Amino acid sequence: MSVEDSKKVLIALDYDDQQTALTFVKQLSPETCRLKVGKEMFTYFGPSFVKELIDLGFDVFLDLKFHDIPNTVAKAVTAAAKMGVWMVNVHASGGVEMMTKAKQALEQFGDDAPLLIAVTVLTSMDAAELTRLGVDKTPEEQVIYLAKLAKESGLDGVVCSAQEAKKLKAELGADFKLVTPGIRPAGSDAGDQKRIMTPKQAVEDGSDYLVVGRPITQSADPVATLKEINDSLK
Ligand SMILES: O=C(O)c1cc(=O)[nH]c(=O)n1[C@@H]1O[C@H](COP(=O)(O)O)[C@@H](O)[C@H]1O
Repeated sequence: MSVEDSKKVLIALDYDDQQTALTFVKQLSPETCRLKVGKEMFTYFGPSFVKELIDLGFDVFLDLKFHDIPNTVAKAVTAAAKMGVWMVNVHASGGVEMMTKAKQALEQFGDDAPLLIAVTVLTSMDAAELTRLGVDKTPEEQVIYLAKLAKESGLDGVVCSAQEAKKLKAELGADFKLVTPGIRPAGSDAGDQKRIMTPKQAVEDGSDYLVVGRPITQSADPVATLKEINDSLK
């Protein structure tokens, strides 16, 4: 039986200034959201920034999308687990052996192991971009194909767009977590995201976690925007 998690919003902290990020974070409550640290902030501010967020009581999704040989990725997710993060991700296209080794590396952490999630097809990509890469499938077909490999490899779920959520839940089961960026409240700017959906529709279609960045962080009132999104999910 899957237990539904009421804290669905993962805020993407994509700032180039640590103080601005921390001032924003200190207005938030760990009861109403989780935080995502990605390549920009991790490259600027490193593990000490992640630890500071954890010390403030937040669950942190370390979004570094590891994509390397199995041994290197296994060691990298081990380092993430030692940092105390709640979720970490790898690229599914790194392969079954890489994903399997990464999952095995986390076994030593028992119940404290972070959730291990595989990125399928980036939400900034559409059918034309996949074709340019030589992939002869629609985004939905490719997401489902990679998600099945991730499940076979023992991972806890995938990053996908909410547009694929309904089909993935039906094919892979309720317990396989769906983490969906490309979330855009009605009327907000899509930016570089191509496969987008509103927060409410995403959850209705089966998203377990919504990654939301600019619609919150660049809002005139980020805390109010987060509240609006959370209220829309009740
Ligand atoms: O793994 C991710 O979080 C991710 C995967 C993906 O397919 N698309 C995607 O946008 N992301 C991340 O989700 C966040 C989305 O931010 P916004 O577009 O500002 O809401 C960014 O930090 C991206 O790095």
